[in-house]
Amino acid sequence: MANQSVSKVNGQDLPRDGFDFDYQSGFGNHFSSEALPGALPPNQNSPLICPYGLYAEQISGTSFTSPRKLNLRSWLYRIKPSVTHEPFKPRVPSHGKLLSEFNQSNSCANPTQLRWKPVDIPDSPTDFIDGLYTVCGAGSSFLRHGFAIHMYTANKSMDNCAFCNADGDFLIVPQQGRLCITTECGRLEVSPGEIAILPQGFRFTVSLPDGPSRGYVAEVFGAHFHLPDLGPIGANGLAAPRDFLVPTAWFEDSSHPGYTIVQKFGGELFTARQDFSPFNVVAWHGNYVPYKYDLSKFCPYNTVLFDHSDPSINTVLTAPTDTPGVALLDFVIFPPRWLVAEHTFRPPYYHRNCMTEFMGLIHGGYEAKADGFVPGGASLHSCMTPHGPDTKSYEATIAFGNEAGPHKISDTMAFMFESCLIPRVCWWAMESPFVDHDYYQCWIGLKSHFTAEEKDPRNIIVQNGLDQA
Ligand SMILES: O=C(O)Cc1cc(O)ccc1O
Ligand SMILES: [Fe+2]
Repeated sequence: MANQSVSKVNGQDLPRDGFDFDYQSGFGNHFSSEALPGALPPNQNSPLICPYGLYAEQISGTSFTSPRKLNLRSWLYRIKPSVTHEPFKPRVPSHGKLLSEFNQSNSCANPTQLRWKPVDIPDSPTDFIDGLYTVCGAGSSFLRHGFAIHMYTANKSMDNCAFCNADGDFLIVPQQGRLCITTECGRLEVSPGEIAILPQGFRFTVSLPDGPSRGYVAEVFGAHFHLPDLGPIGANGLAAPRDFLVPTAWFEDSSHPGYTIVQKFGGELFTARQDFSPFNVVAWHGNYVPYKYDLSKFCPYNTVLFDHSDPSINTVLTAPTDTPGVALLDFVIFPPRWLVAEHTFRPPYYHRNCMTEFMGLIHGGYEAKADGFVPGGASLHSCMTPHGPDTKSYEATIAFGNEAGPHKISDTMAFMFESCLIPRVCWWAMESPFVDHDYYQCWIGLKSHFTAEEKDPRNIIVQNGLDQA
């Protein structure tokens, strides 16, 4: 590992070329990890005196009485308990662009197709917290039901401070620049093409070993992410449990005067001072954990004869509602894959969906949009808002013809956050200079090829030419 440092976390150098963090693998396991041998108390969670004189502390992600199969909690053995801080105060300056409740006073309803160009990386020093802003969302963190979609641009590591989100779980999708995320359970290196899940309540700090960073964040209130059921696919396929990576215990014991915990609570930021690092957990065990996943490990399934499968076939993780099959938020990807369908319009079909679709692009292009949807950009097609391939993609597909052989879509990684709730869009997202006001134009050129004569419709299109109205 090369060790040319470009950035620091809590005064320590970060390597440019990759970290040698250790991980544990699995999804939903009961994990355990010790940074010092024997630091985990044997046989019990809360001994009178813990090994090494540590404090025992529980963090729960579900109510104590949640059914066992849903129950999430971990035990952290730490040098000082997390309560050891001064009172929370509203953060000054306040942030102002984070929401966890959506209503007429702070956001708008808008059924039109919306698209944003990639937001520029700021010129002024901006860390992950200051660079995070909400785009849209629905429901309320106070009522424990809803979601928010945020994006971030940053150019600076968080310094002597940690973030804690009391509102919900973060699913972070870096698009540019690696993130080194130090959590209470240990450290995660997350590159573009990987995702990280930071469950509600965990303290973490984000360092940027590559400098400029941009990405997307989905936040869910009152639910956690699960692997989707596989139904008739069988016991294997899509995201495999063993490819989810959980940190191993890592701690620092140095004093950190003026260390700040920044707590997001009801969408507002509060700060509390303490004189030590919150990353002081020497050992932990449990099933409530931060984790990461490399999207290139996803094993896609799809049609092998005809027709276009619904995008749910590419679900990586799902945060459920109480209604079976109805997601509060699905995380779906469109990875590189072979297209083999016969006599089929292979790109996504034209559609109106009762669910809402927010899309982002990590790299490459997206099969339904020849122009305008670029890495770092985003689109929002709300409940029942019609959308589908742009005119160029439609015409190129028809021109390609019926006999198209197997074709591989490569160099691409698009994704979708799909929710059953209808989002309101933040004012600043609507007024952003990065809104693509011409988005609707990409469909305006779609022509009628209708003819009342009884003929093979494909011949009509091909013989009459695509440019005939
Ligand atoms: O709208 C989109 O581009 C996402 C999408 C992709 C697809 O293959 C089928 C349906 C769908 O909504
Ligand atoms: Fe769609």
